[in-house]
Amino acid sequence: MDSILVKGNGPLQGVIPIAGAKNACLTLMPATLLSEEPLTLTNAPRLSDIRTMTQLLESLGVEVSALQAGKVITMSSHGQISPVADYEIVRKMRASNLVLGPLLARFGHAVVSLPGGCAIGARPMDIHIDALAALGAEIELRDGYLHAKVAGGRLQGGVHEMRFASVGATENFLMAAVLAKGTSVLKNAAREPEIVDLADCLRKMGAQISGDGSPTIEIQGVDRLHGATHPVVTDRIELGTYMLAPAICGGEVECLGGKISLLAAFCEKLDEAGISVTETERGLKVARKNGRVKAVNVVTEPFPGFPTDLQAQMMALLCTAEGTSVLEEKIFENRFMHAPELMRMGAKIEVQGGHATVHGVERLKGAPVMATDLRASVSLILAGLAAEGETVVSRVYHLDRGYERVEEKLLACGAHIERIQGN
Ligand SMILES: CC(=O)N[C@H]1[C@@H](OP(=O)(O)OP(=O)(O)OC[C@H]2O[C@@H](n3ccc(=O)[nH]c3=O)[C@H](O)[C@@H]2O)O[C@H](CO)[C@@H](O)[C@@H]1O
Ligand SMILES: C=C(OP(=O)(O)O)C(=O)O
Repeated sequence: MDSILVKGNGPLQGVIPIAGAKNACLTLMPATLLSEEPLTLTNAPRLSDIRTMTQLLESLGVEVSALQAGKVITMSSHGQISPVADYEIVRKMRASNLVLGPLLARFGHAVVSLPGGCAIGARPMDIHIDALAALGAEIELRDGYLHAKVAGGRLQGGVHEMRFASVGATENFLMAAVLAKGTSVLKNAAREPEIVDLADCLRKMGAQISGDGSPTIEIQGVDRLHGATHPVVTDRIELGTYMLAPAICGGEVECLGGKISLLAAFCEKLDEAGISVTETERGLKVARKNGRVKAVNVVTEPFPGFPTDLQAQMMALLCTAEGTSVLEEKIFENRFMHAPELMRMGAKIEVQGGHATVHGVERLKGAPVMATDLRASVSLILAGLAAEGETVVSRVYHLDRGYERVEEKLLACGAHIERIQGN
């Protein structure tokens, strides 16, 4: 297993290109199941999660080819498609559950393993099930699999209000409703940029959708969708992660492809902490204003609130802030696993339920630490970049799920970082 070695060595200076979003690409890929014609995604990130989704789609019978070292992915579902998503692949990645909506819409039935939980918390699917039931799907859980079918073979338009604005359930509902007969309305829909990106791609494929990005999405079902080419939206979480690098280490970094609108709540918190963020023609320029970062309180919420996927990285920043910060995690019940690892580096953190209180210290000290999940991994790298001495982050396979070429990108800005190949 590989590890990453980081040495704290002062301010960073440079330019970091931001890739296409993992969480968008993982929902755009299953959209290929909705049409016999090919779907091509450009600006795809090169990540192990994308390879897992490729494996899942191939196991269903989709032909997938990657060009430009994986930056362009073409998928074709014209052959025989199996509607069964096997546990062995689904268990590796939560996003596998996004094949349920499109399989059901195109074939009228699907058998998809439940994803189970993961390090950050439970991954239930009741909201997905209720939303698809509103379109006429009958779904029952047997042997760990969701068995879904629709009488007559075609979903019917329906109106549904979700009890929580689930991102995954909104995506499954959208992909199901585009081929349903009649009009569907989803209320209390998720508003994340990845939802808007999916809707944009589906529109290119011939779907009729309006209201995406707002809490009410309306879909007029069509009989068939066609092929399309679509660029994956910028990864706002990778963006926010690299914005935190100069915030923690000092210096100035420009993140190419970044926009404040992707991360407005996060940018407000950076401003409050004393970090300057400027939108340029090609991205976002980030620099630490004079002196130490100030403590700020953070509450994670669905978009447009502060993203849960940036909570761990923000905690790394606040470990060395002046004063006490409170972070409240409202999306996942177990998303503070990085706290004890940061404490190994000298951070002063108390975790109680969904709250973490961080008493800022002047400087962290390098230590061997362990990555427990994707965003926790990168928070430890960020912390290590500003710590005194060496930090070795082990179990970085979590990191490879969501960050491409992390060492290269940080190295280019003057960081001391290297990958130690494991066996
Ligand atoms: C709202 C939110 O921030 N969602 C995040 C979530 O999306 P993802 O789609 O994985 O998760 P959801 O938005 O569906 O779930 C968020 C919350 O709803 C609960 N839930 C979800 C579905 C369901 O059927 N029943 C249920 O109770 C989950 O347990 C969790 O507490 O993880 C992704 C990867 O980290 C992030 O990119 C998303 O921004
Ligand atoms: C936890 C994440 O991904 P997933 O939901 O795919 O596990 C993430 O992107 O931070």
